[in-house]
Amino acid sequence: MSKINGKVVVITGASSGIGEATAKLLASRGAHVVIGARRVERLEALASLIEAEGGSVAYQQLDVTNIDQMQTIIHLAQSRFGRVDVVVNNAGVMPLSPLEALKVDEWNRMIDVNIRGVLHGIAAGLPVMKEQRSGHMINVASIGAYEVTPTAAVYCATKYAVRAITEGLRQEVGGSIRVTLVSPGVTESELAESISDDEARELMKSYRRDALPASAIARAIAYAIEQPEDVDVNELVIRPIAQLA
Ligand SMILES: NC(=O)c1ccc[n+]([C@@H]2O[C@H](COP(=O)([O-])OP(=O)(O)OC[C@H]3O[C@@H](n4cnc5c(N)ncnc54)[C@H](O)[C@@H]3O)[C@@H](O)[C@H]2O)c1
Repeated sequence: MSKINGKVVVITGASSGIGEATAKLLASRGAHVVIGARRVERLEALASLIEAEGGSVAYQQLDVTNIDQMQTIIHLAQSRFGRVDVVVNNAGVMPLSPLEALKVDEWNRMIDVNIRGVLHGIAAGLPVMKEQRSGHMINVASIGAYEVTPTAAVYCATKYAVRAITEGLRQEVGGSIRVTLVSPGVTESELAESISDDEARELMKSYRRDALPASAIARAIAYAIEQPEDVDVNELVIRPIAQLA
């Protein structure tokens, strides 16, 4: 039986893309998935689909920039399923643009969702994991956490930050709590649809020719969760061969 079976997994940004694919995959392997995102009608539809396939799911509207809402979804996982084994801090935004054209509200949104959102997931989930003396914090960064690409300076800065936060967390709690950084290359999702800048849109179109399916990132997340207790998967970088430098 899969080691994922019976685990209680909270997933942020689960209404589309990588989060949705992860929720479906983990539920199909017996996890209790607790899904959060802002678009509640999408969550409802995903929860119905998972239940129709015999999966176990709870959902709640969630804006990761709001620490209270993050705490509420952690409490939902505890009250419905008794514990929190894994938190997948996945929600992210990517309004790409050259720095001089990037708007103040766009960089603020990236900092709020991509950095503060992950910090809120840690702040809400870590005390529960510490009390349980076990848990697994999985933060979704990007290959942009390792290299900066044109029009993506602030997006990459937020992902470098997620990488630093994840590494710091591992130094502080690793050993009792597992900590994994998952860094996808360009992946098929709705993320690119938020790009209004022409230059960034053209660049993204060229990258997307080699895009990974969201299910590939979901499998990487499942791989990290299902490792035996004595195997830590610290960092996973997932990119198609065509995206290798
Ligand atoms: N698609 C890619 O090419 C790619 C590559 C590397 C990393 N990533 C990262 O993967 C993660 C998932 O992105 P995706 O590709 O599935 O894109 P996506 O747009 O399909 O999914 C992002 C999800 O986050 C949600 N979200 C945004 N702001 C939120 C908020 N304030 N509160 C709660 N949820 C919020 C969105 O509604 C959506 O469900 C992101 O962190 C992204 O940066 C994506």
